[in-house]
Amino acid sequence: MREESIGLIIGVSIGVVIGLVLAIFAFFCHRYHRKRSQIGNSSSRRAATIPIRTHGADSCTILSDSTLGPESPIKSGRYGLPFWLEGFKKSSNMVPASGLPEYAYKDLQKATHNFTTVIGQGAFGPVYKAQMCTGETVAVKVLATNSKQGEKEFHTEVMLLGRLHHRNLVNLVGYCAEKGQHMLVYVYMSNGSLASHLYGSDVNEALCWDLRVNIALDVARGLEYLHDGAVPPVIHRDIKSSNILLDQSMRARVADFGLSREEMVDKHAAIRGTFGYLDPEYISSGTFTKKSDVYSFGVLLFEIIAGRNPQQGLMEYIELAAMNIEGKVGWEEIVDSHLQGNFDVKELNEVAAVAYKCINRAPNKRPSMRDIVQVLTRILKSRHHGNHHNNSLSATDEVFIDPDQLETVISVTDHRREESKDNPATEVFED
Ligand SMILES: Nc1ncnc2c1ncn2[C@@H]1O[C@H](COP(=O)(O)OP(=O)(O)OP(=O)(O)O)[C@@H](O)[C@H]1O
Repeated sequence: MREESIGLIIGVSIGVVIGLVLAIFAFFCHRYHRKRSQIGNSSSRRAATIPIRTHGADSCTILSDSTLGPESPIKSGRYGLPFWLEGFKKSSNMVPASGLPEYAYKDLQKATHNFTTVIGQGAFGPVYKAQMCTGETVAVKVLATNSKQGEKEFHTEVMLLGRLHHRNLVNLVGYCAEKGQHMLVYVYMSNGSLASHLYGSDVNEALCWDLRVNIALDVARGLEYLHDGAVPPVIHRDIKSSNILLDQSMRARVADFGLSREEMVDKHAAIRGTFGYLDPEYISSGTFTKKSDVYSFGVLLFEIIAGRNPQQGLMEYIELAAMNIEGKVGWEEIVDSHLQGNFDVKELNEVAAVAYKCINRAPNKRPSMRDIVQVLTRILKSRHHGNHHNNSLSATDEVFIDPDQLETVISVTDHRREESKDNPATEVFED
């Protein structure tokens, strides 16, 4: 009997020990699996919250996404690229640093009909119109092969350009570095350069005054972004009417920003840029600053007003007019004859006054691009207010709405609509 109970105790003890070991084993197994699934979850969560950069590599890019224009690729696909570009990216050769797609030479060759679709020729080389098989159109700038720029410098430049995005810049959307060629792929601007519109022979096609002021503001905004929004800031160094391109709705964008200009250096004078637009202070000191861009912008404003090429006596024309108007305002005598007198005199004097400040010999007396944007915005706003009594609007009136403020305007209008529902006497648009 005693032996039996001893055997029972030993059996129970062994059973308890085995049970305990199994329980501990099961516990650790469970913990191990839980940990694994937690790791899995957290990594997929992380992947989901990492911002996808469609263009560029830093906060500047993310900031500027909100400023993308209608022609900018805004939808992102699998690789964070716009869907229409995905078919064209070189399969295994993405550049993580720039976030821009690298195109295969043969794809661009096909899209440009073997480089026969020239749309322009600049100091860097020819520009081609490229029809992608997705139906989209881009502009391909083939950099001159005699450029001293090496692979590393080219990729650095692409990386820097890929960070700059704004609705008033001709944004870079890709590149190609193959077969010893360097190419930059840009958003296509279907209405060509401002220069081609200013100097076209058809008077009926001449840019109207209102459009000229809108273009001036677009350019000012693009430059303001380069000077004050981009990190690090970018000085354009070659603002001129052939570097201002127009999209299908005649909105203007600044082109050719951020390119190293080794090819443009006049080895003897060591002066870069385009004569006629060059800041005299830069010519004498050799130092190019944001205010040198402001000077070139002032020349561009006068070019827009006068429809006269800065390389063909525009400055002399301005100085003569400025002498005549001392003590009184009146820039009418220099206005582009293509306008046939159709312009607002008050606006003309205001825009010319800004332009004259920009071309002041003393850089510190020139306004900043931010100041200029504010003045031009105010001029356009008062255009609208000046045309209407009591600041009220009729439903058929043309209204100037600053695109940056569109959302605010819409929400205010909605709010007023809500109010007018409650109080029928309050109309959103009054005659
Ligand atoms: N993105 C684009 N979309 C449409 N046309 C373009 C585009 N980029 C350039 N072009 C056309 O090609 C022409 C040449 O452009 P590019 O920027 O190479 O030289 P440029 O500005 O005329 O001269 P430079 O190189 O001396 O500044 C432009 O004037 C324009 O007509």
